[in-house]
Amino acid sequence: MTLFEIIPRYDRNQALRVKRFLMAGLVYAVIIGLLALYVLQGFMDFRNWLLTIAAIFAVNSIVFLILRSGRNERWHDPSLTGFQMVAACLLMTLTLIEVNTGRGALLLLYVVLLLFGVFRLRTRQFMALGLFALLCYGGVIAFVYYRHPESTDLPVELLQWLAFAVLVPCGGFFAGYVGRLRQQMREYQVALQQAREKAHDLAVYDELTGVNNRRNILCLLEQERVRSDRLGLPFSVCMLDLDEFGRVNQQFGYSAGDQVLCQVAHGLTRVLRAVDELGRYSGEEFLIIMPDTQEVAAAEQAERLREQVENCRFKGLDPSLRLTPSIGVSDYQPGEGLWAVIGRARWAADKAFARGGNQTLICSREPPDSLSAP
Ligand SMILES: Nc1nc2c(ncn2[C@@H]2O[C@H](COP(=O)(O)OP(=O)(O)OP(=O)(O)O)[C@@H](O)[C@H]2O)c(=O)[nH]1
Repeated sequence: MTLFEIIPRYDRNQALRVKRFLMAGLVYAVIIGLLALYVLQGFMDFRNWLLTIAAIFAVNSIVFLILRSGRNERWHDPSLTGFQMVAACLLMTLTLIEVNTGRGALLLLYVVLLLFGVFRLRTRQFMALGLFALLCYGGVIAFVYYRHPESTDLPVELLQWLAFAVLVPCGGFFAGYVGRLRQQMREYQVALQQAREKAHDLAVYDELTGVNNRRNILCLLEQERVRSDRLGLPFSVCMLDLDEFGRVNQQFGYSAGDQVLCQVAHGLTRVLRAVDELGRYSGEEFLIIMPDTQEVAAAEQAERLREQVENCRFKGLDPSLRLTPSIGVSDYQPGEGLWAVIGRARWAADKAFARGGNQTLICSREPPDSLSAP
């Protein structure tokens, strides 16, 4: 990001602040054009017009340099709203002092300034700015009356001041209303973000165990399959089925069964490598993806998983409670479908259970005839 890039590209907040600053710059340009008409009409001195432009340019250059240097981010008001508004108010006051005729029309410039305030300031800040503007305009009247009492229509000036004074509390009311809307929008945004995150978690994670749900583990498996086909890297899957899990529910209750599933899932996560993925495939079946791993290495890793479940002591539950898993391992054969590799792993897990459970079996590359999509 260079200083000469007008709007920063990589920081949305700073970009927004600079855009607002540029919008204010546009309003200044219109005001300078308007004052040029005053000069043409002889209501303002040409030299004073140039001085006004120089002052506007100087103040805004400082604001721009602060915004682009990023110093503003360390300040309490990073948008520099207060500073810009007070500066604008002072610039308008100086301009009004230098205008000989038609000052009343230029009073609208304060109104434009306050309009900006309606969207940016809280009621109290807005009222403070309004009072400051009133004080400035009061100062203008006092100054021009002191300098040219004969050409100053004091009652008219005071009436204009009064009309302006009525506007300030009205603006304060609107500023408060807009402020509340802004606050509401911020709250809605936070709630929406939280709801999005919750929806994402529900779509991706299993609510009970917190590991990937069936849909997501299948999605990750598909990604791994595509990666493997492209790069020619192997990967394996393990199907881990808890032996006779139904008995846990029957003996200790469904809620204890839930806790067991959670603790098993957390135990498995501790043993797995960071690159492996664990998902709850169905009630008491877990599917594990092991990237860059052939089936022999996968079976060794599956044994560690088996030992982890076998040695698991379930916190807060009956100390006699033990569980064992039957694990089927299979590696992906290039070009085959997902269900083929899952089917082989599942077949091996069933076979392991049929042989007494608590063991790991690899399914040979020749799929048994009975395999079908799970
Ligand atoms: N507590 C609890 N139990 C579940 C949940 N999902 C499935 N189960 C139970 O898991 C058991 C699965 O039964 P089966 O598929 O016959 O498996 P099993 O009893 O472990 O028998 P094998 O797998 O053949 O050893 C059933 O009793 C289900 O009620 C769950 O979310 N919480």
